[in-house]
Formats: sequence, structure tokens, C-alpha cells
Amino acid sequence: MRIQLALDRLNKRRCFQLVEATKEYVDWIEIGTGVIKEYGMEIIREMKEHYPEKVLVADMKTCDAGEHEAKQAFEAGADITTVMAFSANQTITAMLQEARASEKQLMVDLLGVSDQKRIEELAQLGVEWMSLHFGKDMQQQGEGLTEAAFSAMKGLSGVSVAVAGGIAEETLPRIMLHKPETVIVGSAITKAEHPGVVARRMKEVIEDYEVHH
Ligand SMILES: O=C(CO)[C@H](O)[C@H](O)COP(=O)(O)O
Repeated sequence: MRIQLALDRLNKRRCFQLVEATKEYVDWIEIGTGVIKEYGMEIIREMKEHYPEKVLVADMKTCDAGEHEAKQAFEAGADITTVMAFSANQTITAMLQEARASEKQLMVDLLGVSDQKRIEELAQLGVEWMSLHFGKDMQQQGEGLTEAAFSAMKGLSGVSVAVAGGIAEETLPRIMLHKPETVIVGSAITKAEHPGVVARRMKEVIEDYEVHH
């Protein structure tokens, strides 16, 4: 299990400070959608230049014009770009083709999509990464990702799972039970008084779980 640090609702300077403070404990770096809207592809380029060893996720949340947006993200240095699960199959297929041509990857964001048929259809299209996502605004009310959401992912062959949405030190143990390949953590680290300390503790919790399971 790896940690993907999600950089959302932050200015560029703070994004770089947070990566510097947590880089020993996080595996992947995500430039959040709002940060991309603010700074464009430039921040993807700069982050990759500073941290070439890190897998860089551009959370483009594409929903149309897939080929163009995948090219944009990959050419800027992203290793993974994201697309919304409700997008047309043509969008997803075009992005998968771009990803394969550049030897990069596509992650499908399941925000708002829980239909088993759609999830299976995505797998059949050749999607290799899906993220179960409990949205920021939904986090104001509700208990987070349900067992049903995790169940929908069971039995899909060739699909790696990421989980996102309000994951914190307290909720991490419940998430780990489902053994996702990637745990996406934003605010719990980026809004912490000591981001490096929280990232280290979360990494330790994961490592400890992996030793014992
Ligand atoms: O994609 C996102 C928001 O759309 C975030 O990256 C994801 O939800 C993780 O952030 P947080 O831990 O703060 O919820």
C-alpha cells in the first residue's frame, strides 16, 4: 500500500513546502484539480523537475476531450492522469491509448458512480486504475465510503484500487482492511500543524499493518 499525497486548495509555494516536508513518507504526489486550474501545466512541469523520482499524478478530472487533456498532462511530466467514470467510453478509450503510447497510466475517478455494471464496463475497456472517491463536499455529511463501495471493486481482474476522500489517521485502519494499492490523503496531511509528522505516522501504520497481514 502506498500513500498518494493530494495537494488541493493550496498555493504553489505551499505545495512545494509540503512535498519537501513529507517526501520521505509519501510515494506518489498528486497535483489537485484546483491547483491545476490555478497554475496550469506549469506546476506539473516544475514538480516533475524537482522530484523526478516521484510518481506524479495530475488530477485533471477530465470528462471530455480526453486525447487532448491526456497529452497535456503527460507532456508536462505527469505519470498518471485522471478521468471521471461517467465520461463517454470514447473519452476513456482515447486517454487509455495516449497513456499506452506514452508508457503512462490512466486512473478513473469513481466519484458519483457506484453502478456495478459501469465499473465492470470500465474494466472491460482496459482501465487498470480506479479510485473510490468520497467527495470533499459529501464529506460534510455522511460516514464516508461504505462497504458496498468496496464490494463493487471485488473480483475485477487487472484493476488496481486507490481510495480517496477524507482519509485521516483515525480512518486509515478501516480503509486498510480492504487492501487498496494506493491510499490518497489530502487535508489530513496538508492541513496538519506538522505535515511531516502526520505523514510519517500514517506510513508507519501502513507498514505495521503490512508486516502483520
Ligand atoms: O480528489 C480530491 C478532491 O476532489 C482529493 O484529492 C481527495 O479527496 C483527497 O483529499 P482529502 O483527503 O482532503 O479528501
